Amino acid sequence: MNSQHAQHSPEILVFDSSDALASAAAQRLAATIVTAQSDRGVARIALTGGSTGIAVLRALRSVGNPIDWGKVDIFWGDDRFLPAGHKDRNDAQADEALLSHVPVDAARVYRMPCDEGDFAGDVTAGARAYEEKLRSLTPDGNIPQLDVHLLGMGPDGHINSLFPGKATLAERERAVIAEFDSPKPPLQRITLTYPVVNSSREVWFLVAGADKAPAVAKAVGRASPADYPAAGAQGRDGTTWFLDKNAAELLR
Ligand SMILES: O=C(O)[C@H](O)[C@@H](O)[C@H](O)[C@H](O)COP(=O)(O)O
Repeated sequence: MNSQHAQHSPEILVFDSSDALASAAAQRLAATIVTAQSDRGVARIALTGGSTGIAVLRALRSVGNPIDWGKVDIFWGDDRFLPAGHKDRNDAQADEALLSHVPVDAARVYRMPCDEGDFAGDVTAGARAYEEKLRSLTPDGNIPQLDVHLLGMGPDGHINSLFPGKATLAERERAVIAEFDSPKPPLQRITLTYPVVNSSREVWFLVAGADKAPAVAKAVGRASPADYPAAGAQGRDGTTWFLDKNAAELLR
C-alpha cells in the first residue's frame, strides 16, 4: 500500500438543497460504477455512514443507470461496533436505504464485524479480521483499490471514524483500525485508515448543513489533518466535494 497521492485541486460542487446534493451524487455514482464495470469488470465502492451519505444511497435507488449490481464490491469506510442489524449500524442503514432494494451479490457485500459472536467485546479483533478479509481479495495481499470512497464529514472535520487529535490519524501501515473512545456515539468503531482512503481512485465528500461550514472551509483550505481530518483525504484521480449551499457558505 502506498499512501502517496497526486496533488490536484478538489472539485467543489454546491447545490441548493441537501436533496439536490444527494440526487447529483447518486447520479454520478451510478455513472462511475458503470464505467468501472466496463473498464475493470467489477466496481469497488466504500460507503459512509451519516445522514448525507445514507441520503445518497436512498437516491441511488431511483437512478436509471444500468448498474450491474451483481458486479459491485461494497465496503464500508467505517462502522459502529454494535450487534448485527442494530439500527445505528452503518450497514443496517445502508440495507434499509439501498442494499435491500437492489440485486447485490451478498458475497460481494463486505460488512465490518459486529459486536457479537467471535468478536463480542473485541473491536480490535474485529478490525484485524476486516483487514485480513480485504487483503484476501487480491493475489498479492494488498488492499483492493476502491473506485469511489464516499465520506461524510462531521462538524469537527472527522471522516470515517478518524477524529481530530486521535492516534488513528497517524496510522500508515494498517488498513483497518479500531477507535475505542469516539467523540460521536457509540464509543467503539472500526475504520479504514488514511492509506486506504488515499489509495482510492476517487474520494467524494458528502456534506450538508451550516454547522459543517467552518470545517468545510478549513479542510478545503488544507488545514492540518490533525485538526481537521478531512483535510488529509484525497483521491488518486480526483477529489470532489458535494456540498449544499449552507455547508459551502464560508468558502470563497
Ligand atoms: O459512522 C459515522 O458516523 C460516520 O461514517 C461519520 O464519519 C459520518 O459520515 C459523519 O459524522 C457525518 O455524518 P452526518 O452526515 O450525519 O453529519
